[in-house]
Formats: sequence, structure tokens, C-alpha cells
Amino acid sequence: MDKYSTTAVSPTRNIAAQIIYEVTENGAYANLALAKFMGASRLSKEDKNLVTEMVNGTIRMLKHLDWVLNLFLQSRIERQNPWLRTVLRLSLYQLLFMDKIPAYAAVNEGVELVRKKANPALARVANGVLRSILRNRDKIKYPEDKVSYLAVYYSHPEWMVKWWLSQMPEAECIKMMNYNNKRPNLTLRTNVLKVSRDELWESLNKEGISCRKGSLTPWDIEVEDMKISLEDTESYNKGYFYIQNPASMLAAPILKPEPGEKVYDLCAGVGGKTTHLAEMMGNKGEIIAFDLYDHKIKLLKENCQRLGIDIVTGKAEDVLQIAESPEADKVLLDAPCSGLGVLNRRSDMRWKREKKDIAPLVDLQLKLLQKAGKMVKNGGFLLYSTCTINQEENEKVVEEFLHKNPHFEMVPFADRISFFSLDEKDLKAAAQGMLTIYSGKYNTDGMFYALMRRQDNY
Ligand SMILES: C[S@@+](CC[C@H](N)C(=O)[O-])C[C@H]1O[C@@H](n2cnc3c(N)ncnc32)[C@H](O)[C@@H]1O
Repeated sequence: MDKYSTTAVSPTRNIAAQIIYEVTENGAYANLALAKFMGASRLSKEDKNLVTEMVNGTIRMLKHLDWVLNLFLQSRIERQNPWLRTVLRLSLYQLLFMDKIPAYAAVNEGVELVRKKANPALARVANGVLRSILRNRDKIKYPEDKVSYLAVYYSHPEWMVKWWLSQMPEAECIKMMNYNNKRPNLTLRTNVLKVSRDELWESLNKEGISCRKGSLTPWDIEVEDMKISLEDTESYNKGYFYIQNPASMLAAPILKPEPGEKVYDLCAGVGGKTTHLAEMMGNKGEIIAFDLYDHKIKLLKENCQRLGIDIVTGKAEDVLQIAESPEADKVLLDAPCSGLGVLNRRSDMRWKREKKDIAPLVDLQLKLLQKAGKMVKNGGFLLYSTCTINQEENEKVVEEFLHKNPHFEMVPFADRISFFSLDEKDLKAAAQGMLTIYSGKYNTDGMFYALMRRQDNY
């Protein structure tokens, strides 16, 4: 503290400001920067949660915060000193979006942080701007044009909002953006090979994990609060659950593999959906799981071992390069995609994505789907899924595939997921074989599913 300051800066705000600086000024990834700084800090669990909330919240709401700051600054936020910019954003996030933080703490510590990181003259600017916003917060005006208003108010890139409005009602779009701005839910999938959901719920609660049984699927458990980390529980080590969003728990029941069948999971990652397929098969039959990366296949194998699954063979291979392979009863292609259905999971993702990223992804998805089609036996099923919510990567990819492959047909699957209470429109879509779950609509992540069957004698 210098001789003029009267306020100490708490370690939480200090660390939060440093992480935000790394992300917004130096292009670091928010999740990696958070992990790096938190790993090196001695903060309590509560303080770590607070830093995470301040960092992710500030980054998510960047467009909203900058809009408001620009109304009160003499020159635009982009032209300000980087530390002043960082701290103004962090302090304003607390003032506008964190009810539990007293305004004086957000302002005084913000001013002090600017004094420390920049200089006393800029600390006076921060003080003036933040107090002026506090006095005038009821008079803040947002853009009048609809797209700009939604983009600023809900803090998403304008191109995304424009795009979504062209394919969904405004209310759905707002619901989705609100969901993207919230901390992601933590849900677990019960491993029915080992326990029932009731047994898992009971043992987690005994172990200090406060949770409740979900209402979306037969397997989900929603974590509300934790006294210890999930990985330290006996339930985890005994393989009683897998951490997964309920929207992703629909892949296995839609593809509906039977015990004894041969299944390919072509983009398996660390095995989220692979392990659910194995559980549905009662750990009987054969699953071959591919992913481009060795480190993911290594984790997939560890996950299978923990969950007590031994029918999965993991292969680190490029699916597009696989030589002729025996055809399978069922094939899952959970394709690489833009991830616009899971924007809540990574606070900076919305700012890193660009519309021009989509075309090369569509190209890859089509190639992968074409390859996947060749690995399904006649009469077998092919499930295409993504965690994105735009038609280009979803319906249009499937339509193009069907156009080139008339021996495939869509398969209705509403009855396979009758436990999930879809609204009328989505029920109709599932009954035609394709379903987009918008993020937040059912309080889940966004996902897309299309189920097809190979019928050579069509
Ligand atoms: C959406 S993620 C899969 C998530 C996974 N199915 C789950 O449920 O956890 C897509 C995966 O495709 C993999 N991938 C991308 N291109 C690939 C290719 N040509 N061959 C095999 N895997 C690929 C990526 O490494 C990534 O793990």
C-alpha cells in the first residue's frame, strides 16, 4: 500500500484481475489461466469459487460491461490503459451482477488495484467512473436496434445473435443466452452397472455431496453443494458415476445398443458417451472407440476401468484414415463442432468463435459422416450428434448425407427417450428422426441428434 491508500486489496480481487488481464490482454484461455493461478494460490475453497465467479462472469459479460463503461468514460474502453480497463470491467461486474458484494468493497478495492497496477492518476479516473455509474445506474441506456440490444444486454457477439434469430423465436434465443451466462450445472450419470440412482444419491449425500435426483433422465443426479471434491469420494473411486450433462445422456438411449452387439464410437473423446453405451449394453458385446488424440484415448481407458467396463477397445486414430473395417450394428458419430450449445462451459469461447469457423467444420462433419455411413451394416443404425445448435452443422449436414446416400433413411426416436419431457415441437422433431435441444430450454446444454438406418434394398 502506498502512503495515500487506505484500502487493502483482497487476494481474491488481486488474483481475479490478474487472470482477466491474462485472458483479455494476452489471449490466454480462461479455463487454463484459472487452473494455473488457482493451482499456485493458497486460497480457501470459498475464495477459489469467488475468483472463478468473478473471472468467468466478467469475461462472459464483457460486451455488456464495455457498453456501460463507454457511456461513462471520456474515451473508449479499448483506448484506455490495459490495467485500468481490466479493473473497471471486474469492478463493474461486481456492481451490476454480484448481489452479495457490497458496492463500497467493489469500488474501493478496484480503485486501489488501479493505483497498484497502474498509477494514482488512473486510480482517480476509476474512482470517478465507478461512482458515477453507481449514481446513475437506473439511467443506463442500451442500444435501440433489436440485434444490437440483445447482443449488448445478454453479452454475445452480434453475428451469433443475428444468426440465431434467423432460426429460432426471440424468446428461445434470450433463454439460451441467459443460460450461457450462468455457471454451468454439475450433473452426474449413475453407472447402472454398479448401483441404482437411489443408492448413488444416498451414498453421495453421506459423503458430503449435497445432491438431488434429476427429473430429466433415469440416470441424472444434480449436485447442489460439495464439502469435498467429487474425485475424492468413494462413490467416484468405486465407479458409481460419470460427470455428464443430461442432454448428452440422450445419445445412448437414442442409438439403443443391445447386449452382444458390435458398436463403433467414432469421435469418442474421453468416453462420455462410449461408457454410457457400454452401460446400456450391460457390458456385453463390443465397442470400438476412436479418437484422434492419444491422451484422450488414455483417459477413455481409465474411465472404462474405473466404471468397470471391459468391452471397449480404445484406438487413437484418424477416423478418415481407417482402412476397411467390419461393419457394425450401431455407429455413433459425435462430431467435432463449433460447440455453440455449450458456451456456458467456457466463458471466453463466445469471443473466440467466428462465423468463418463454421464452413471448415461442416466440411469435416460431412467427410466424417460419409465415412461413418460405410461402417454401418445393412439394417444397422447411425447416430449423428453435435453439441451445437445451428442448422448448418446439424440438419443441413444430415440432409446432404441423405442426399448422397439414399440407402439411409431417418428413424423416429421420440419413443426411445419418452422419459425426457420434450415440448410438442421437439416431440414432433424427434418423431421425425432429428432433434435440436436448445441450451437452457430444458435447463440442459444444447445438443443435436439425428438417427438414421441403412436399408440397402430401399
Ligand atoms: C464432440 S467431441 C467428442 C465428445 C465425446 N463423444 C463425449 O461424449 O465425451 C469430438 C471428438 O472428435 C475428435 N476428433 C476430431 N476429428 C477426428 C478424426 N478425424 N478422427 C477421430 N476423432 C476425431 C476430437 O478429438 C474430439 O474428442
